[in-house]
Amino acid sequence: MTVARVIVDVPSRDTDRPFDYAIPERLKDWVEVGSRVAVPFGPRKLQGIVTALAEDADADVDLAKLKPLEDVLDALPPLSAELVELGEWMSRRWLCPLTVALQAMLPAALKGRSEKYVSPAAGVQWTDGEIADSGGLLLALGKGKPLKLDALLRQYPEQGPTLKRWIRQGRLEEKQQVEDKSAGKSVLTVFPGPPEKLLQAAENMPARASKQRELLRFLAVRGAEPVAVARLTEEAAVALSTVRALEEKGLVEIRPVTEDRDPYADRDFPASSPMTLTPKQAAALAPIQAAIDAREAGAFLLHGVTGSGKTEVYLQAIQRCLEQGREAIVLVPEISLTPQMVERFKSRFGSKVAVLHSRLSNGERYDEWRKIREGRAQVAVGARSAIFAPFASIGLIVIDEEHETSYKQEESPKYHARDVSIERARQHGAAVVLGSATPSLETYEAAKHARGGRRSGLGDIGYIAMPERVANRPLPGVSIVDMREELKMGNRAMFSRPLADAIRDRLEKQEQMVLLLNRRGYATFVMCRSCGYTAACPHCEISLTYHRGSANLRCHYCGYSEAEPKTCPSCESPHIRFFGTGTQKVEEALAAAFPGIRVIRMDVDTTTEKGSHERWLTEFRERRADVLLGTQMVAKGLDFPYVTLVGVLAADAALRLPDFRAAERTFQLLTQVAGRAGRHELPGEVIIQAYEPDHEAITSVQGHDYDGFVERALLLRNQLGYPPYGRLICVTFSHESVPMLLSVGERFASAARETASGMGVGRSFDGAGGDALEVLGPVSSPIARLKDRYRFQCMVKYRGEVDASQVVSRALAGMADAVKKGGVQVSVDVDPQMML
Ligand SMILES: Nc1ncnc2c1ncn2[C@@H]1O[C@H](COP(=O)(O)OP(=O)(O)OP(=O)(O)O)[C@@H](O)[C@H]1O
Ligand SMILES: [Zn+2]
Repeated sequence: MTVARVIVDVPSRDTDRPFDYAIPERLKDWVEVGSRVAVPFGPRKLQGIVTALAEDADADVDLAKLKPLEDVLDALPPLSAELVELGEWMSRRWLCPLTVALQAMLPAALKGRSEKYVSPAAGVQWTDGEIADSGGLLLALGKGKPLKLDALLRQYPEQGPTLKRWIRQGRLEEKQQVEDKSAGKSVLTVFPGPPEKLLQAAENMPARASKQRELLRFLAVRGAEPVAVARLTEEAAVALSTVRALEEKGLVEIRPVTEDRDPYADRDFPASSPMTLTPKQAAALAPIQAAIDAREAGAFLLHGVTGSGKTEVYLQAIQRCLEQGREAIVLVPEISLTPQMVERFKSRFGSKVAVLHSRLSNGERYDEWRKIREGRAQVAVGARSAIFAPFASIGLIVIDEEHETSYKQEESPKYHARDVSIERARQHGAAVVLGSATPSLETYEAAKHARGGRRSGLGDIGYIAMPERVANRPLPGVSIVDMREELKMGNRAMFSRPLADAIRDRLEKQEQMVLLLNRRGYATFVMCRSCGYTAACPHCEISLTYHRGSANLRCHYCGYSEAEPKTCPSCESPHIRFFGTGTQKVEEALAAAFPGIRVIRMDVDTTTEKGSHERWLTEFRERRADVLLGTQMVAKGLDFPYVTLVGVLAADAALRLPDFRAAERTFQLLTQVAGRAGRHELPGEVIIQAYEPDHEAITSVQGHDYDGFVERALLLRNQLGYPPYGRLICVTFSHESVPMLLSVGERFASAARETASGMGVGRSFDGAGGDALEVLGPVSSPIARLKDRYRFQCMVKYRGEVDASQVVSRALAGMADAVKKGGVQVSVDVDPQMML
């Protein structure tokens, strides 16, 4: 085994293949599939991931010509062979370079600079034989201070295997010092020498140094474990100068380290024990537990209405999985990953839980990730990328609110965590539970209509229903208000009379409300009454949104902003007006209409600060506000006992967007937000204001009629050949010049059509079934210009067994040179979720 195949971390298609390197003698015990390595690459030094070892490499490599690996960057490889294989699958599935897929699995901290140290683990006893056999290594380490791993390897090359074994056994501790940009995480730490040495030094301390002697004894009893200076001075009740004095005598070492940061360290999680399940919950749990017991890969849709108690089913399924010594991953939409959600898992499984989400600093994320990698955590709760949690033996993967669009990553690799979960489960023989009150049409169809022969992409999925809330609590009553009628009756206000009455009623009763308007800012567009000028972003084809607080106009796509105009920038008329309502304006209108009302506004603008999202929710839970007003952020997962009213303003705002999922999204959002009302003893009520009150996506919410809505929507999708019946790949080209885009787009479209017909695939989508592929476009993208680049797209639409990815990559490969020379950016989105 002398050759390692390495994927270097350069996200380009030219370097998207493994490069061979010789493994030098000193590193040969350390290189594994999944190891992160440093390699020479031309004049540069790059990071890479080992994807295969010599026996898999080409037999004809000229060993003498190979450059050697420079270093192995971690003692414990950050990826496993299984994850490398998963990366290869992702790169085929979503047409991205392999390195992009692999890098998506690594915590951000590992992408920066890091140095690794080893030291003896606390409390480990070494035998004389081991000390002698270690050829000086243990003596060097015995000084108590962590040593750099690569320095050790250079100094004691023949000790490689032993070193590795001890690290794996946990007898030596690997500490990674990771560059962490988040301030204040680096902690001054005392590294005491071996206890015997400290005790001996204490004996020899002169009498006047009694403080130092006490501290030495304290440290000797405390053990070899490093301790933060601040904590030590407090525990031992000594001054910093005393610790420094020991440092000067070489008895302890003091240096800053990036500490193991536990983001939930200051929180107490009261232990919770399993609840007695309702009969419906028990019936739902049974097949999931049976699948876990069987250790065969399988997926379930857990279709449970809002408040049906899905979380308790997840918790007890996880428990079963842990009892078998296997691990579990729970995915939750980023925004619902609130302390309340975390608490449910931490309370049940305590320190077995690692939490991964984007509001953690890089260092915190890295520490949580390491708990998983080193086997100190068995449950990973996190947002999308937690699907890559480096567990060795997964028994269960739960995806809560599986219909959420945030499970699809919008930048490369454009993967969907749901598909990844099914692939990972296949490799581990694990069960997958997709939970939702409003499952995506794709999942629902795969679950209810899995027919032989037709690939759904998700395979066959078992269907489990929980159609009722726990404790026979009713779903809330939903009424729909036709805003056109309100206008006819002379009500020009933002709140219809029924909604205004209901708000007053709740204020009187001191109950709480959730108000949803899925548009942030104050006014959504700015127009001049005199000349018709509208304010648009100079870099994007997007109108600017007025933000009152900062008195500026902003582009929600690129962040461009300009000062609020007092007169029309085009004709200087003073009749410049702000139209369209955003959450800021609602906040203002509430204050005007209901004096004294306490409102919390929660949207992207009020939650940028770390922890602010949690603070708002705590404040609301403690009933320090009457209304939680916000964008879709307020619609999901929240469980507040005093919320008895949910109001939706402009329910149909997103219905007419040029996206075939617009109705599905609207229905899901409305059903989810309606589900926030009346979840406990107090009954709930929902009032939906709309200009198109007869649209199915709205009327179906009233009847809590998921099945009806979906059956009709599926019929339509089938007619149009859209997912889940047909599938899509969206290829977007962007460039400063439109003619260039048109010609590149045309070229792609015809190349793709030719390739497909060369593969014997027909174009016709008529009739039922059969393989077909058509290329639509090039057409201007729904957002025609973004950040100064025009955008054109081609939509590849196909069904059946067509290998459309092949079609696209071959067509693109044929024109790679032209694209590169012209400076055209190409982005490929397989199974796009966002059509905008
Ligand atoms: N077996 C049970 N006995 C008593 N209460 C329960 C039981 N199971 C769940 N609950 C309670 O019912 C409420 C709703 O449960 P949960 O939040 O899990 O619903 P959900 O199905 O996840 O809803 P949503 O989809 O709206 O998030 C919670 O307050 C939970 O504590
Ligand atoms: Zn812009």
